Amino acid sequence: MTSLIEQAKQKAAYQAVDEHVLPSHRVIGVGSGSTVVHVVARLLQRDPELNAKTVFVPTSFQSRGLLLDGGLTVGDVEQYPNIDVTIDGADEVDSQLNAIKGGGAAHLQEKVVAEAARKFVIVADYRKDSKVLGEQWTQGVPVEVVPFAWRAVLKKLQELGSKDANLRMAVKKAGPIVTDNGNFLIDAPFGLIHDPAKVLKDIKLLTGVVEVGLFCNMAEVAYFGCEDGSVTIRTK
Ligand SMILES: O=C[C@H](O)[C@H](O)[C@H](O)COP(=O)(O)O
Repeated sequence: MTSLIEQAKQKAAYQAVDEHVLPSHRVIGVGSGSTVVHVVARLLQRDPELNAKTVFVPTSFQSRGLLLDGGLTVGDVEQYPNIDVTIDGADEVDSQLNAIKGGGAAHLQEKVVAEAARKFVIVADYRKDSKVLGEQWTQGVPVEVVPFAWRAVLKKLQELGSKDANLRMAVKKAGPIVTDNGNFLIDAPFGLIHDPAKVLKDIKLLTGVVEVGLFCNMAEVAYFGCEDGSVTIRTK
Protein backbone atom coordinates (compact mmCIF):
# COMPACT_ATOMS: atom_id res chain seq x y z
CA MET A 1 0.00 0.00 0.00
CA THR A 2 1.72 3.18 -1.21
CA SER A 3 1.52 5.90 1.40
CA LEU A 4 -0.46 9.09 0.81
CA ILE A 5 2.82 10.99 0.70
CA GLU A 6 4.33 8.76 -1.98
CA GLN A 7 1.13 8.98 -4.03
CA ALA A 8 1.27 12.76 -3.71
CA LYS A 9 4.91 12.85 -4.83
CA GLN A 10 4.10 10.66 -7.81
CA LYS A 11 1.11 12.76 -8.91
CA ALA A 12 3.14 15.98 -8.76
CA ALA A 13 6.14 14.45 -10.53
CA TYR A 14 4.15 12.82 -13.32
CA GLN A 15 2.13 15.94 -14.10
CA ALA A 16 5.23 18.16 -14.07
CA VAL A 17 7.10 15.85 -16.46
CA ASP A 18 4.07 15.60 -18.76
CA GLU A 19 3.63 19.37 -18.88
CA HIS A 20 7.24 20.61 -18.92
CA VAL A 21 9.47 17.98 -20.54
CA LEU A 22 8.70 18.53 -24.22
CA PRO A 23 9.52 16.25 -27.19
CA SER A 24 11.68 19.06 -28.57
CA HIS A 25 13.84 19.11 -25.43
CA ARG A 26 17.28 17.51 -25.75
CA VAL A 27 18.91 18.25 -22.34
CA ILE A 28 17.00 17.68 -19.09
CA GLY A 29 18.30 18.47 -15.60
CA VAL A 30 17.28 15.95 -12.96
CA GLY A 31 17.35 16.85 -9.27
CA SER A 32 17.85 14.64 -6.23
CA GLY A 33 15.77 13.11 -3.48
CA SER A 34 12.75 10.83 -3.18
CA THR A 35 10.28 12.83 -5.29
CA VAL A 36 12.70 12.81 -8.19
CA VAL A 37 12.49 9.00 -8.17
CA HIS A 38 8.98 9.49 -9.58
CA VAL A 39 10.27 12.07 -12.09
CA VAL A 40 12.69 9.50 -13.51
CA ALA A 41 9.99 6.81 -13.48
CA ARG A 42 7.80 9.06 -15.62
CA LEU A 43 10.68 9.91 -17.97
CA LEU A 44 11.22 6.16 -18.48
CA GLN A 45 7.60 5.85 -19.62
CA ARG A 46 8.29 8.18 -22.56
CA ASP A 47 8.98 6.90 -26.08
CA PRO A 48 12.38 5.16 -25.90
CA GLU A 49 13.34 6.75 -29.22
CA LEU A 50 12.75 10.16 -27.69
CA ASN A 51 14.83 9.33 -24.65
CA ALA A 52 17.58 8.01 -26.92
CA LYS A 53 17.90 11.53 -28.38
CA THR A 54 17.98 13.16 -24.94
CA VAL A 55 20.78 13.79 -22.44
CA PHE A 56 19.95 13.85 -18.73
CA VAL A 57 22.08 15.88 -16.32
CA PRO A 58 22.06 14.53 -12.74
CA THR A 59 22.67 16.51 -9.55
CA SER A 60 24.08 13.85 -7.22
CA PHE A 61 25.39 10.32 -7.00
CA GLN A 62 21.78 9.31 -6.27
CA SER A 63 20.18 10.94 -9.30
CA ARG A 64 23.03 9.77 -11.54
CA GLY A 65 22.33 6.24 -10.36
CA LEU A 66 18.60 6.56 -11.08
CA LEU A 67 19.36 7.67 -14.65
CA LEU A 68 22.04 5.05 -15.32
CA ASP A 69 19.86 2.27 -13.86
CA GLY A 70 17.13 3.39 -16.27
CA GLY A 71 19.52 3.16 -19.21
CA LEU A 72 19.27 6.89 -19.92
CA THR A 73 22.15 8.90 -21.35
CA VAL A 74 23.88 10.91 -18.64
CA GLY A 75 25.84 14.12 -19.23
CA ASP A 76 27.21 16.87 -17.04
CA VAL A 77 26.73 20.58 -16.98
CA GLU A 78 30.30 21.09 -18.24
CA GLN A 79 29.37 19.35 -21.51
CA TYR A 80 25.80 20.69 -21.55
CA PRO A 81 25.79 24.21 -20.04
CA ASN A 82 22.43 25.02 -21.67
CA ILE A 83 19.67 22.88 -20.19
CA ASP A 84 16.11 22.94 -21.51
CA VAL A 85 14.40 22.28 -18.20
CA THR A 86 15.42 21.08 -14.74
CA ILE A 87 12.93 19.32 -12.47
CA ASP A 88 13.76 18.90 -8.78
CA GLY A 89 12.22 18.41 -5.36
CA ALA A 90 12.29 20.78 -2.40
CA ASP A 91 12.23 20.64 1.37
CA GLU A 92 9.88 23.62 1.60
CA VAL A 93 8.46 26.24 -0.80
CA ASP A 94 7.03 29.65 0.14
CA SER A 95 4.31 31.74 -1.49
CA GLN A 96 6.88 33.33 -3.85
CA LEU A 97 8.30 29.93 -4.89
CA ASN A 98 11.48 30.47 -2.91
CA ALA A 99 12.65 27.06 -1.69
CA ILE A 100 14.73 25.42 0.97
CA LYS A 101 16.76 22.58 -0.56
CA GLY A 102 19.60 20.40 0.66
CA GLY A 103 17.71 18.09 2.98
CA GLY A 104 19.62 15.35 1.18
CA ALA A 105 22.86 17.37 1.04
CA ALA A 106 22.67 17.75 -2.75
CA HIS A 107 21.93 21.47 -3.14
CA LEU A 108 25.27 22.59 -4.64
CA GLN A 109 25.00 20.55 -7.82
CA GLU A 110 21.24 21.09 -7.83
CA LYS A 111 21.59 24.86 -7.83
CA VAL A 112 24.19 24.80 -10.65
CA VAL A 113 21.95 22.58 -12.79
CA ALA A 114 18.84 24.58 -11.95
CA GLU A 115 20.52 27.87 -12.88
CA ALA A 116 21.76 26.36 -16.17
CA ALA A 117 18.19 25.59 -17.20
CA ARG A 118 15.83 27.83 -19.14
CA LYS A 119 13.09 26.66 -16.79
CA PHE A 120 13.27 25.31 -13.22
CA VAL A 121 10.31 23.25 -12.01
CA ILE A 122 9.76 22.09 -8.41
CA VAL A 123 7.83 18.93 -7.53
CA ALA A 124 6.83 18.08 -3.97
CA ASP A 125 4.19 16.62 -1.71
CA TYR A 126 1.77 18.70 0.37
CA ARG A 127 4.11 18.82 3.39
CA LYS A 128 6.38 21.22 1.51
CA ASP A 129 3.75 23.82 0.57
CA SER A 130 4.16 26.79 2.94
CA LYS A 131 3.47 30.50 3.01
CA VAL A 132 6.78 31.37 4.68
CA LEU A 133 9.98 29.29 4.76
CA GLY A 134 10.56 27.78 8.17
CA GLU A 135 6.88 27.05 8.85
CA GLN A 136 7.12 23.31 8.24
CA TRP A 137 10.83 22.67 7.53
CA THR A 138 12.38 23.40 10.93
CA GLN A 139 15.66 21.50 10.43
CA GLY A 140 17.27 24.68 9.17
CA VAL A 141 18.87 26.09 6.05
CA PRO A 142 21.41 23.58 4.68
CA VAL A 143 24.82 25.23 4.25
CA GLU A 144 27.62 23.36 2.45
CA VAL A 145 31.02 24.33 3.88
CA VAL A 146 34.62 23.40 3.26
CA PRO A 147 35.55 20.92 6.01
CA PHE A 148 38.39 22.83 7.66
CA ALA A 149 36.21 25.93 8.07
CA TRP A 150 33.12 24.30 9.55
CA ARG A 151 33.59 25.54 13.11
CA ALA A 152 34.37 29.08 11.95
CA VAL A 153 31.23 29.13 9.77
CA LEU A 154 29.15 27.64 12.59
CA LYS A 155 30.21 30.50 14.86
CA LYS A 156 29.35 33.10 12.20
CA LEU A 157 25.94 31.49 11.61
CA GLN A 158 25.22 31.66 15.34
CA GLU A 159 26.22 35.35 15.27
CA LEU A 160 23.83 35.81 12.32
CA GLY A 161 21.03 34.57 14.54
CA SER A 162 20.98 30.80 14.05
CA LYS A 163 21.64 29.85 17.67
CA ASP A 164 20.90 26.17 16.99
CA ALA A 165 23.10 25.82 13.90
CA ASN A 166 24.64 22.36 13.90
CA LEU A 167 27.03 20.19 11.90
CA ARG A 168 24.97 17.47 10.16
CA MET A 169 26.19 14.17 11.54
CA ALA A 170 26.08 10.88 9.64
CA VAL A 171 23.89 8.02 10.84
CA LYS A 172 25.81 4.96 9.62
CA LYS A 173 29.25 6.52 9.79
CA ALA A 174 31.12 8.02 12.69
CA GLY A 175 31.35 11.78 12.36
CA PRO A 176 29.70 14.30 9.97
CA ILE A 177 28.07 13.55 6.64
CA VAL A 178 30.30 14.31 3.63
CA THR A 179 28.62 15.67 0.50
CA ASP A 180 29.19 14.33 -3.05
CA ASN A 181 31.60 17.25 -3.39
CA GLY A 182 33.70 16.26 -0.35
CA ASN A 183 32.38 18.99 1.94
CA PHE A 184 30.57 19.17 5.28
CA LEU A 185 27.04 20.43 5.84
CA ILE A 186 25.67 22.70 8.56
CA ASP A 187 21.92 23.01 9.20
CA ALA A 188 21.10 26.54 10.32
CA PRO A 189 17.58 27.18 11.67
CA PHE A 190 16.46 30.83 11.43
CA GLY A 191 12.82 30.39 12.43
CA LEU A 192 10.41 31.95 9.93
CA ILE A 193 12.35 33.36 6.97
CA HIS A 194 10.39 36.33 5.62
CA ASP A 195 13.29 37.60 3.46
CA PRO A 196 15.05 34.48 2.12
CA ALA A 197 17.07 36.49 -0.42
CA LYS A 198 18.67 38.49 2.40
CA VAL A 199 19.38 35.38 4.49
CA LEU A 200 20.88 33.73 1.39
CA LYS A 201 23.17 36.72 0.77
CA ASP A 202 24.24 36.99 4.41
CA ILE A 203 25.16 33.30 4.59
CA LYS A 204 26.80 33.14 1.15
CA LEU A 205 29.19 35.94 2.14
CA LEU A 206 30.60 33.95 5.05
CA THR A 207 34.11 32.76 4.25
CA GLY A 208 34.17 28.98 3.97
CA VAL A 209 30.62 28.64 2.68
CA VAL A 210 30.38 26.75 -0.61
CA GLU A 211 26.60 26.99 -1.24
CA VAL A 212 23.38 27.71 0.59
CA GLY A 213 20.17 25.68 0.37
CA LEU A 214 17.97 28.70 -0.37
CA PHE A 215 16.77 28.82 -4.00
CA CYS A 216 15.41 32.35 -4.38
CA ASN A 217 13.65 33.68 -7.50
CA MET A 218 14.60 30.53 -9.42
CA ALA A 219 11.53 28.32 -9.80
CA GLU A 220 9.02 29.24 -12.46
CA VAL A 221 6.38 26.77 -11.26
CA ALA A 222 5.83 24.30 -8.43
CA TYR A 223 3.63 21.18 -8.41
CA PHE A 224 2.35 19.96 -5.03
CA GLY A 225 0.71 16.56 -4.73
CA CYS A 226 -2.20 16.86 -2.28
CA GLU A 227 -3.58 14.37 0.27
CA ASP A 228 -6.81 14.00 -1.74
CA GLY A 229 -4.96 12.93 -4.89
CA SER A 230 -5.21 16.30 -6.60
CA VAL A 231 -2.24 18.44 -7.66
CA THR A 232 -1.86 22.12 -6.78
CA ILE A 233 0.15 24.12 -9.30
CA ARG A 234 1.65 27.40 -8.13
CA THR A 235 3.38 30.06 -10.18
CA LYS A 236 4.72 33.36 -8.87
O1 LIG B 1 19.36 17.65 -1.06
C1 LIG B 1 18.33 17.17 -1.51
C2 LIG B 1 17.43 17.92 -2.40
O2 LIG B 1 17.44 19.30 -2.22
C3 LIG B 1 16.01 17.35 -2.46
O3 LIG B 1 15.44 17.77 -3.69
C4 LIG B 1 15.14 17.81 -1.33
O4 LIG B 1 15.74 17.46 -0.10
C5 LIG B 1 13.72 17.19 -1.41
O5 LIG B 1 13.84 15.80 -1.26
P1 LIG B 1 12.52 14.87 -1.23
O6 LIG B 1 11.92 14.92 -2.62
O7 LIG B 1 13.06 13.52 -0.89
O8 LIG B 1 11.59 15.43 -0.19
